[in-house]
Amino acid sequence: MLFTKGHGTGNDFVILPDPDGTLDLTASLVAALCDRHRGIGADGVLRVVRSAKHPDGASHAADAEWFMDYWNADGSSAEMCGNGVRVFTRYLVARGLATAGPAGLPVATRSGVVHAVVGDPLISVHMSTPRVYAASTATVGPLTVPGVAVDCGNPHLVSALHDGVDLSSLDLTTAPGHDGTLFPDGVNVEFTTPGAPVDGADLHVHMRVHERGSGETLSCGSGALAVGAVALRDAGRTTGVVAVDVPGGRLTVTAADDGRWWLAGPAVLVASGEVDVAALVP
Ligand SMILES: N[C@@H](CCC[C@H](N)C(=O)O)C(=O)O
Repeated sequence: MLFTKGHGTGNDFVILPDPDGTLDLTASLVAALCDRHRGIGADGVLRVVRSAKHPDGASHAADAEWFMDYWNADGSSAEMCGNGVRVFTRYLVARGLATAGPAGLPVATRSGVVHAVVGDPLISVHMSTPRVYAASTATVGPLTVPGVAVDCGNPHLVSALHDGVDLSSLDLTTAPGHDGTLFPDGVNVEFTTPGAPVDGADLHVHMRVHERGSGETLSCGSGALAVGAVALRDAGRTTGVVAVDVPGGRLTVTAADDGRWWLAGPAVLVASGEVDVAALVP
């Protein structure tokens, strides 16, 4: 099975070319590929399939030729992956499967079509508008931290740490506690602290994330979008630029004057090869 490995600010993916949707991709195969000791190792899998050839993409086939079939490392699938869209787009362009124009390259996902504008090293994605909708809490160790639910196509819980709590002190080796009624399908949990002013941004936030289905990752694009939306709301703003620093680097969230929300960051392809599926431990 051919694969490419790529990442966006350290959120890494195994990319599987499957234009005609013939691959028998199962949850156990995804988990085996993502295994960091016995497989290739990744936070998730991006299957590159024509929208018309995938049941979840077919309704978007007229608007986007390619569907990002995203899977978490545990073999569950998710609606959206902001870093994944950028890495997926980098792959499409690098392999000559699509051409990036100024209007952006449409990519179908389980939560609709997004558009990616390709630069080097950054790729910017016009994301769906994040919806900040309910107060909640996240529990990590002895701490219960107030937070807010944000729908970015996939579910997020953004929790700002109290003054004096060090972001690096959190143990995110297990999933933070959360309200299972508010998040019946699980949730990605972001913890934040404010950052010092940085050039080119109106606001600056540090973030760590525990992702549903993948554990703590070095970055989460949709999580950064959620964090950016909450930061702007808390600052009383409807537009602006938020620099979101994650352990793997910097993402930029922009709420533009025309009402569009953008996520920008690097996207890198690092290796390609062939995996011996029979050698993977299911
Ligand atoms: N890392 C991604 C989000 C991937 C999906 C998430 N784990 C979920 O289950 O919703 C990103 O960059 O957005």
